[in-house]
Amino acid sequence: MIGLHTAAQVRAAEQSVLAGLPAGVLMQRAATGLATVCLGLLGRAHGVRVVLLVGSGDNGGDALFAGALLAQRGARVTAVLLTPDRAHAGGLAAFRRAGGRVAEAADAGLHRADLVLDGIVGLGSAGGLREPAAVLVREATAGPGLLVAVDLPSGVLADTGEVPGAAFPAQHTVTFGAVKPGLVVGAGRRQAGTVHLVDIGLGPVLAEPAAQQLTDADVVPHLDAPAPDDDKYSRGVVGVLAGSATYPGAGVLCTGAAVRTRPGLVRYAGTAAEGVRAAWPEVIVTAGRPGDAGRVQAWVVGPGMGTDDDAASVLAEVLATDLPVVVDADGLTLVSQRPELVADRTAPTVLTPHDREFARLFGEVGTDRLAAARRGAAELGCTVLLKGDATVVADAAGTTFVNGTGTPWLATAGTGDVLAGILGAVLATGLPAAEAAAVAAHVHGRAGQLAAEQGPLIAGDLVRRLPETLARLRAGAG
Ligand SMILES: NC(=O)C1=CN([C@@H]2O[C@H](COP(=O)(O)OP(=O)(O)OC[C@H]3O[C@@H](n4cnc5c(N)ncnc54)[C@H](O)[C@@H]3O)[C@@H](O)[C@H]2O)[C@@H](O)CC1
Ligand SMILES: Nc1ncnc2c1ncn2[C@@H]1O[C@H](COP(=O)(O)OP(=O)(O)O)[C@@H](O)[C@H]1O
Ligand SMILES: [K+]
Repeated sequence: MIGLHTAAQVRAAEQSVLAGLPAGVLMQRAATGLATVCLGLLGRAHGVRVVLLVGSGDNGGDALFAGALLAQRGARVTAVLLTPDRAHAGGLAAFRRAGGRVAEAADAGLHRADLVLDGIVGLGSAGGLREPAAVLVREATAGPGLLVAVDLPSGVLADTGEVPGAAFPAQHTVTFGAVKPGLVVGAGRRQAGTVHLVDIGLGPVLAEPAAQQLTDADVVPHLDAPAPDDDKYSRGVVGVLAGSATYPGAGVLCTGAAVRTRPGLVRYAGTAAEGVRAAWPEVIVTAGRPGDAGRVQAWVVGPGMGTDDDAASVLAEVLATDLPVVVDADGLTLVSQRPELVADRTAPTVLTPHDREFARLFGEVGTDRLAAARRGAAELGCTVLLKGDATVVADAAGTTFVNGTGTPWLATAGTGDVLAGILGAVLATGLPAAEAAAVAAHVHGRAGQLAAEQGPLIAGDLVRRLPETLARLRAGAG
């Protein structure tokens, strides 16, 4: 599990650790970690051209100390000081002692740098980048150098991933003490590149993370192989209410994902029965109502089912049960017309909107995706899985996950139906809803990555590659 900590949490931990340490120790740890990552990325230091963009705070101090370490290793390091009279004094002195050069932006050689270190602003960021920072970032971006951000790409807000204006488009971000949410969610994720976490010793005093990201190892225990005393019922039966006579595809994809995730037993009820039976003879199929399907431990309702009166009454029937329910797609459109169907429930409900569906339910998502998911969850007392390149899961108690797997190739019709099926299968095991949603998003993203290895993927590829995805996850954990 990767904990995601806010700027305030990191600063509080820093204060508490600093109280027992000589001044500057944390910055030295940060700078050493930063220089080490840079050396690893460059492969060598001698003769390498490095340009530091140095702001007026400690973020600039980190860059200067790291620049000094690189200069000691033979790199040719030049610092551009955005506000020369306010540059970190200790960092600047160390940098000069190590042979570093200070230059005006025009003379810094950004157009032929091998590496640009962005130490303009980190945790202290407020608003979009101001001039002259923004123009320097544009020059750095136009040049050939590897773009490495110090702690956070300048212009990205640490807690939300909002990018209110110009920002440094990092290829790598070396972050200190804890991963900040803004590096993995929203627009910030796209500015951060690969994130490297440097341990500066805050671990023991960090507060509970504001959000979490699952790793492969975290999901594997929930996808375990059957035990000798298991039978087809014991691992959770999932019921699927998806697709329609006109659009059987969503029913086939959603049911297939469920049966491929946990093949104990999957039941299907609905007007796509013909198509589902033909595609998945393993599934127990009825063309009738949910009540005709037999006992299940969790329902998935909505993909491709339509929004007519029949669909609305099917939705109302399952939401009236005391079973966990995943509501997706058309089901979400119907819930936006009758939110009390969810708000009045006591059993877990997971809503899985993309941005437009979210807007119909709760108003516009806005730029703070964590806050949006938490707001929706609190409003209806449910779990919200807000889809995106970094899917966010939040429940009414504020438990929040940010997904770290996936690929833009998933932006194709039907992949959401597959996610709903995976989620239903995981939810049927009895896992708490937010955790089940986070596990499902993680597996879905891994299936997407695997399928994308062989060119453009279509939703059916995710279902086909699920067994291999799960096998790889288990093997990796083993
Ligand atoms: N908190 C911690 O645990 C540690 C923090 N360290 C470093 O310290 C940084 C935080 O330092 P500070 O609190 O001094 O703050 P920063 O250095 O992040 O930023 C402060 C300066 O940036 C300028 N600024 C703010 N918004 C701007 C914008 N939109 N455009 C242009 N300039 C802007 C402000 O004028 C301010 O002087 C961290 O990001 C990290 O790099 C590390 O040295 C090690 C430990
Ligand atoms: N650019 C992207 N990068 C990564 N994942 C994406 C991207 N766009 C969409 N996805 C994922 O693809 C799925 C699309 O779901 P959805 O919009 O419901 O599609 P559909 O309704 O066609 O099944 C979601 O899991 C979403 O997170
Ligand atoms: K920075």
